[in-house]
Amino acid sequence: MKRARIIYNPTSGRELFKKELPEVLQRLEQAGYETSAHATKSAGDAIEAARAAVERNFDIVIAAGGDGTINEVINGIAEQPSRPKVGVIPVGTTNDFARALSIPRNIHKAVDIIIGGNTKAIDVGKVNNEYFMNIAGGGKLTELSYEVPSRLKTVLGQLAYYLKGMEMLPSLRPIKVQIEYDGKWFEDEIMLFLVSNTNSVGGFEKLAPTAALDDGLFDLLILRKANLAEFVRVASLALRGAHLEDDLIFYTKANRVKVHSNEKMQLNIDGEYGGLLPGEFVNLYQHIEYFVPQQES
Ligand SMILES: Nc1ncnc2c1ncn2[C@@H]1O[C@H](COP(=O)(O)OP(=O)(O)OP(=O)(O)O)[C@@H](O)[C@H]1O
Repeated sequence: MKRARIIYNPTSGRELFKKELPEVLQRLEQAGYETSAHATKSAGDAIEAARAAVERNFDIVIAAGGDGTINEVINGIAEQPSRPKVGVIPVGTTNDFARALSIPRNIHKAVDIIIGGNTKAIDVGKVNNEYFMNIAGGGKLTELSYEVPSRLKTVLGQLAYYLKGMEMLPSLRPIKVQIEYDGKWFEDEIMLFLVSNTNSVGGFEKLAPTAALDDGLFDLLILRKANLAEFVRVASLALRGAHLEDDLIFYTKANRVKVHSNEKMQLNIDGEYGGLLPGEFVNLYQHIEYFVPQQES
């Protein structure tokens, strides 16, 4: 019999998962998985739990939570030479990654996908010593995702970022960076850069419209130095996915990206604070296999 380990965040989203757990366990058992569950106790616990699940040779690991929980599970698994398949049950406030995989927010429909057994190998991003599934970046504006409280994100969605962004605009200033991407160079004053594996970030559904999850490449998106009016113009273009042609945008694909600056710049990794520059980003080609709906394969 195959073995499955569920790692769930009991505080995620509206805390609905716990109530469904007995039924989820029963359904996985019926589908042929001997299944056990671990409730995370604090930040970072899902990394340890995922690491332990790999050591204990579980065939699959199921992350139930929001993007934060999935990110931690991936950080526990990605560094291992032999990696279990990963199931995702999106019960968080932000579920950008599940959306990118077309996994529905309904708990039992997400379980159906795992039981269905269809998998797809997907790229994993690595920056310095951390892994990410969605996006990493730097610049004042990328701090938005942890400045916007998750309750506000749930209620207001895109608008929450917009309002917070407006509040931050006066404090935005360009930073001179040197970026090496696949042996080529970019040097300029920029407002922000994004290194993206998926196409949707914090309500901007079309930020990196051509990003593919399994091509071994990041989409590198840079916003050059901009004044307030230019900034507002590019932001409104970005909401429609029409920003790539703008002169203030630099957009390319790359497997490796190194970012350096003489000034201080914070990194943001999957929506959380990720230390300071320099950052060395590597795209790990089809590094983890996820359960996805049939049409996604
Ligand atoms: N028992 C716990 N108590 C408090 N925090 C926890 C616990 N377990 C995990 N966490 C932390 O909660 C963070 C957010 O979790 P997750 O992404 O699953 O939920 P969320 O509802 O989408 O939250 P948010 O949108 O605020 O990130 C995780 O990154 C993790 O570090």
